[in-house]
Amino acid sequence: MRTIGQHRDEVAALLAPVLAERGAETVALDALADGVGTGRGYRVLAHGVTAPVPLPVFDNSQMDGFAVRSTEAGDVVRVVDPIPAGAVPVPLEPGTAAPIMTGARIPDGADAVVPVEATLPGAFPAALDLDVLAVPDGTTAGVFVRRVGSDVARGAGLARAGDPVTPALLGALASAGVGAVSVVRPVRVLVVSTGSELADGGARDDGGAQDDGGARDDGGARDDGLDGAGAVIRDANGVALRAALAEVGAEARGVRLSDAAEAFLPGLESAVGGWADLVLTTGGISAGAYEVVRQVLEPRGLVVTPVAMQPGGPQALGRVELAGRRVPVVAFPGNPVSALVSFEVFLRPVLAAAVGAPDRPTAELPAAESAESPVGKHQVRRGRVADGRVHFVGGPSSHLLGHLAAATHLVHVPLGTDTVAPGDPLTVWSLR
Ligand SMILES: Nc1nc2c(c(=O)[nH]1)N[C@H]1C(S)=C(S)[C@@H](COP(=O)(O)OP(=O)(O)OC[C@H]3O[C@@H](n4cnc5c(N)ncnc54)[C@H](O)[C@@H]3O)O[C@H]1N2
Ligand code: MOO
Repeated sequence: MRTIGQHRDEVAALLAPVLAERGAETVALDALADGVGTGRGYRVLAHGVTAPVPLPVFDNSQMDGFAVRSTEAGDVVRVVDPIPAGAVPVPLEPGTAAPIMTGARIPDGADAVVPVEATLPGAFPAALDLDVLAVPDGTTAGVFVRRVGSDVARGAGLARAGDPVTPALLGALASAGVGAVSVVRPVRVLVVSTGSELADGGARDDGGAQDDGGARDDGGARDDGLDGAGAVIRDANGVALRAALAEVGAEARGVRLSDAAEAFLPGLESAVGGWADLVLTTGGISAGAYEVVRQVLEPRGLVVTPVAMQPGGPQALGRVELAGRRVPVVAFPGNPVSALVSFEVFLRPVLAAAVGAPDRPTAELPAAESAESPVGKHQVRRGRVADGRVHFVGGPSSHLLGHLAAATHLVHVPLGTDTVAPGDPLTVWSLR
């Protein structure tokens, strides 16, 4: 059986070509800042950007104070008209000082700023009434002046291709007057929830693709079995994985397909079309009689490759012949915790790296309590960290989605460990 590292490497290798070939699109800074269609704003530049202007664009004052000539340190000079921010000042004549506000352009002739605190009365607007200013001894050229280009020189690289679009970069681009940038197109992922037990997608036996409708909210008595009287369940994986994908800047669509094998391929191919870079399925890959993903996609290129991990043991991947092309498919098990843990372990690291998003913060902390783990598998438990120790949240079973929702960390119990004792060091990944 594969290790998690081997499977993660295979997932990375499977995705590498589509991640590399996504192409670029030009997006306005405002759209990137607002995050419309960009997940949490995680995008990377397709091309480097050089500064069309220097930053700062002109010499300006770092302080509210007086623009002076440093050669006149020790002199008493006449105070002239003030320079507010946004005004182009007249040159500063010898023997004068001009009140100047933070960010205002330094007048030609001036080369230093005396902070208003160094004057009497020590603050504006009262200091506007000064007729003369004693330029302090020791005022040197450049003091409290923010020099043109001292942040970024004209023509210097602001960012390189592949750099993540961060708030600071957007701010720097805006400062330089760059209104739009060329960014790598988000990866497009079709999330396929499979199973005839899924409401609005599988309860019917027609197997057709369904729009991702989500839960109904009529709140009243129902005849669809969703109150527990029947055998259908709601699709947790579709919405959870789409949200997880959005967190790493991927564009996701959801579709639900039943276990009816003859309808699965047409439904899948019509949803894939020319759109999907990656198909991510859940369910239908283990040992049952109606494993539709396995039955339909194995002959077309999917490879079932169990991994020594719990939850998330059943796994499959491959380049699959779909809609006239070979599309990367990653297949996760259907149990909701298995699906989300699989995402965290196998897919998130690859997609996060592709958009410059950070990995989950990792720490090694002592266990607060004991636990058991299958010795031949890497177990991923759910937990919370309190007082610097790891507390397990719920048991190891892969249907405990409410417990995962309540957890703040994934807790790793490595291969070869059958017992965790209080105090044993455990690696945790922070989910929030
Ligand atoms: N005889 C064996 N049975 C099972 C094995 C095994 O090795 N031998 N492995 C078990 C493990 S571990 C897992 S995990 C599951 C994986 O099964 P599948 O990937 O084929 O998934 P399904 O059977 O379709 O579903 C499993 C479970 O998850 C629920 N489910 C599926 N999709 C969704 C969804 N979109 N939202 C919410 N819940 C979903 C489904 O109803 C099942 O309860 O197999 C074990 N069996
Ligand atoms: O591997 Mo399954 O994902 O434990 O429940």
